[in-house]
Amino acid sequence: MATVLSAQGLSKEFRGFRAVDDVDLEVHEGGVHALVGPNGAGKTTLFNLLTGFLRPTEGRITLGTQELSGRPPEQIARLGVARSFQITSLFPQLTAREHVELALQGGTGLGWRFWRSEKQLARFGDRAKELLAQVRLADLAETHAGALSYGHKRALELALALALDPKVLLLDEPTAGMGAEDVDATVELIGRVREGRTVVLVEHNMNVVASLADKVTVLQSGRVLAEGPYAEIRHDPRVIAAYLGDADASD
Ligand SMILES: Nc1ncnc2c1ncn2[C@@H]1O[C@H](COP(=O)(O)OP(=O)(O)OP(=O)(O)O)[C@@H](O)[C@H]1O
Repeated sequence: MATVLSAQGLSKEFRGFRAVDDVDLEVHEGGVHALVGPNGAGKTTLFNLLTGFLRPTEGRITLGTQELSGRPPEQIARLGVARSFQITSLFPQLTAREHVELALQGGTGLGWRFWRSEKQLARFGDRAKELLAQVRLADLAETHAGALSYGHKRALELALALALDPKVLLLDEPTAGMGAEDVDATVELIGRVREGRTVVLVEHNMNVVASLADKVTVLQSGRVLAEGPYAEIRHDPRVIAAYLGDADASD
């Protein structure tokens, strides 16, 4: 299987502390790749390195033949590696449709320009509707983001990331804070939007990992502890030991 996104010898130090320590990663094209590990393992730091929100202390990140390390997040997004937005970046007074239209016209979703006229935005209307339908928000297109439920806000974030039509979609704990019903809906949603693209997700919920991931990388203390299909790594004694005493293991 072809590798689309990769990291070699990737490290990130915070004042001498190695949060990510010499990590090699190969993300296969068209797959769902989960990053898991106990609390403090370095998952979020690795995620932030891959999307340019942090600069590596050492190592390289490549997308196909393109070097990503050292580039700013908006450039990385434009090259095809997009992350789902955080709820905090939604604007309560804008509708779901307006959010998606702005993300479409921004190209990167990061450099949103509010001075564009209604008319200019309207040309993105059809595509915005399609994207909202993909994340099952068609009926809530005209609802203000502030009035959406938590699960619907997360679905809107996903639509904003999809607006960039990324080659690689990165999802940071897509089911965090959700009840069982929303978790099931989110798994179904990710299963659908993964078609034709590659997904990397940080996820604590092992049922979600089991349902979605083709490949799992287990991190511990910033290093890769184990890697492989979920069915294999779940029986790996090193992985079981790493999770012992960690509340997330019982998810
Ligand atoms: N900006 C920072 N400055 C200093 N230390 C940091 C910083 N960011 C993360 N760390 C440390 O790096 C380590 C890895 O953190 P990280 O958030 O990447 O882990 P994680 O696997 O995502 O954990 P969790 O599952 O709890 O979210 C932790 O010990 C954390 O305290």
